[in-house]
Amino acid sequence: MIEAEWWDYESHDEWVDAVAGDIGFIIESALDARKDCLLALSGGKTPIAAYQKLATQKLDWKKVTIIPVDDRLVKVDDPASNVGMLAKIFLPRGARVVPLGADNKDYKQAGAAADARLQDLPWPPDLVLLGMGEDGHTASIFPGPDFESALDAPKARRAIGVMPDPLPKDAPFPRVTMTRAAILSSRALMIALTGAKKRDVLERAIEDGAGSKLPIGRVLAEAEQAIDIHWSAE
Ligand SMILES: O=C(O)[C@H](O)[C@@H](O)[C@H](O)[C@H](O)COP(=O)(O)O
Repeated sequence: MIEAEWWDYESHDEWVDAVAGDIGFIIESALDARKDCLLALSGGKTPIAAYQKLATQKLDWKKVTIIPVDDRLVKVDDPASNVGMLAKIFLPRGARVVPLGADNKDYKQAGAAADARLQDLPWPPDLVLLGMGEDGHTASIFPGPDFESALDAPKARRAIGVMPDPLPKDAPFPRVTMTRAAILSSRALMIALTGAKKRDVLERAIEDGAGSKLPIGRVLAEAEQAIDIHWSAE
């Protein structure tokens, strides 16, 4: 059984405040306990407002390292780049933003390079914040030739390259993603999503548990930590 707690908000503003507030709290607790903090933050459009709000908080940002949970293999200045988005928001605050991917033609090689980069970071992350697509993908774990490898990579493997099949229409790129094992090694796991459709998809995936065919269900089915889901209708 997947143990997940839903936090519902009446407005998008409340959702933004809560998501930013919870991440801020995790950063403060990590800095108190360990003097540094590693966050793995999802890309896509949904969490951007929460990240912008978070960046206004007065924190010891120089001790915070941020990685994307996954990225599209595009140049960092491409609007589709997750690390580009994170860098724009958090670099000015003094945080260290570490890219996962690069504009590499060979996605498997890009995955190996991403893994090597993550092996150099103090592990595990204090937080992995996941998003979800309406098709039930999370991070860049998609149906396709690399689906099972992303889910069942050896525990030590932190990132791999993936070629979604079919390619998602809104961001049709090969990608690199944290593996399920790396996602689930996090001290805390949070999901931030909006909209009725995504809620239905996630509720069904949670109900189906290990039998779910959706990437989000397959990832969460193995989680041992508590999962906080922050949701608002818009
Ligand atoms: O790079 C990515 O594609 C993501 O990190 C991905 O897992 C994202 O969270 C969902 O696709 C939702 O994206 P939206 O928030 O844009 O709907």
